[in-house]
Amino acid sequence: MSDDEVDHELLDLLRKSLGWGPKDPNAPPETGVLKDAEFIYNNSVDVALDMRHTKVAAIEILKQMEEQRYSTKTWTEHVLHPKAKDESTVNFIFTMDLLNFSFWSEKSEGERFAVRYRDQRWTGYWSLVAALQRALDEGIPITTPSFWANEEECTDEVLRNIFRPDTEEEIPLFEERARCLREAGQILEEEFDSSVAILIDDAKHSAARLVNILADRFPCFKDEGKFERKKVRFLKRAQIFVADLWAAFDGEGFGQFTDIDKITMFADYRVPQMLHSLGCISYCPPLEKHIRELKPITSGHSWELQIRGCSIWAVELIRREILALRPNSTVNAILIDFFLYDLAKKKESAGEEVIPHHRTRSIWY
Ligand SMILES: Nc1nc2c(c(CN[C@H]3C=C[C@H](O)[C@@H]3O)cn2[C@@H]2O[C@H](COP(=O)(O)O)[C@@H](O)[C@H]2O)c(=O)[nH]1
Repeated sequence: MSDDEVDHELLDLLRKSLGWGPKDPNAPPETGVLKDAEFIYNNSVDVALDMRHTKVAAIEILKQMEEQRYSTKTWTEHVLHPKAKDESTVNFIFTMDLLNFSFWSEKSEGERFAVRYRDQRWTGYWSLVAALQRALDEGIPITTPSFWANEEECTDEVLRNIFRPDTEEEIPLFEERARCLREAGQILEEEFDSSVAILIDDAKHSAARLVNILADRFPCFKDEGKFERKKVRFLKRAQIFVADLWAAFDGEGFGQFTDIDKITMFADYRVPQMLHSLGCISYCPPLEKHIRELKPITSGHSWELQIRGCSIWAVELIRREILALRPNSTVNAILIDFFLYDLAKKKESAGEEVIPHHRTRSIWY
């Protein structure tokens, strides 16, 4: 072997061990969300995490998840979630997670926006799922991307009928929802042959790559902010889209991802409320007062970014605690998050007293 070859080989070895040199184009990328959440946590002064409560919460969550045999299968067991393991469910989930935001209302339970479907009144996230199922029952192709881009067929009037309320209050941010659908329909038509399945195929079974494609190609999924002069990414609806696919398809077919554990908690307004009532996160007195007085927090405000970032980090710490207790556990941030959302809804319907959720009106969550 000549001196020259020895140098190249040595150099390559050194590069690889130091993580230098050309990135393998096929290696799954990173979304950056968890790193940004840690940065926010390390620089938050108005939101704090409590390690003792986080440990206790991890033990309790693990116990309840094991008792309930909580798994991806729980997703399909929800009465309104689609059951078919085919492209119709892919399209349903994409439509749902395009619009999965901002259902909260200041009106009473009886007056807030609600959808009547199968003789029940559905509110919050479930009002969206019910409206989509009702539209499909009525023969409206609301989960078909080419329909959204068709101005003659998908008019505001048709959309208002799809989201027609069982109360006086219309669905929050109706115009923004119509815009999200039409914009996504346009982009899918131009770049993915109007097919969500093609969009998913482009990610080559990488959850992180699919999240990044959504954030890069669809402005309405580009959920980020600026904290301490640094761009921070939350990508909540892009991430919950991947998580819903993974859960609905039980980790196979359209839901098969090699790096699913890179998906973080979804920084919405419901799970932070649950983390607070578990004592995992706490707010400085001015922020707590602001939240308890139901005052709005502007999208992008430092308080909002701290609540979202610290919540993502709190679930990461709960995940690490659970893994320390059960090294072989398949529990990840998605299942912990889904569990906490469902727990929040159980406590809400049981009328349990919890701190109000923060009031930020936006299309991001
Ligand atoms: N972090 C997180 N946020 C979630 C969900 C879900 C529903 N996921 C279903 C799928 C699997 C699970 O088992 C759930 O059954 C909705 N949301 C968000 O909450 C808000 C709606 O709240 P409310 O108005 O009270 O319904 C809104 O921002 C919505 O985007 C979740 O799982 N995690």
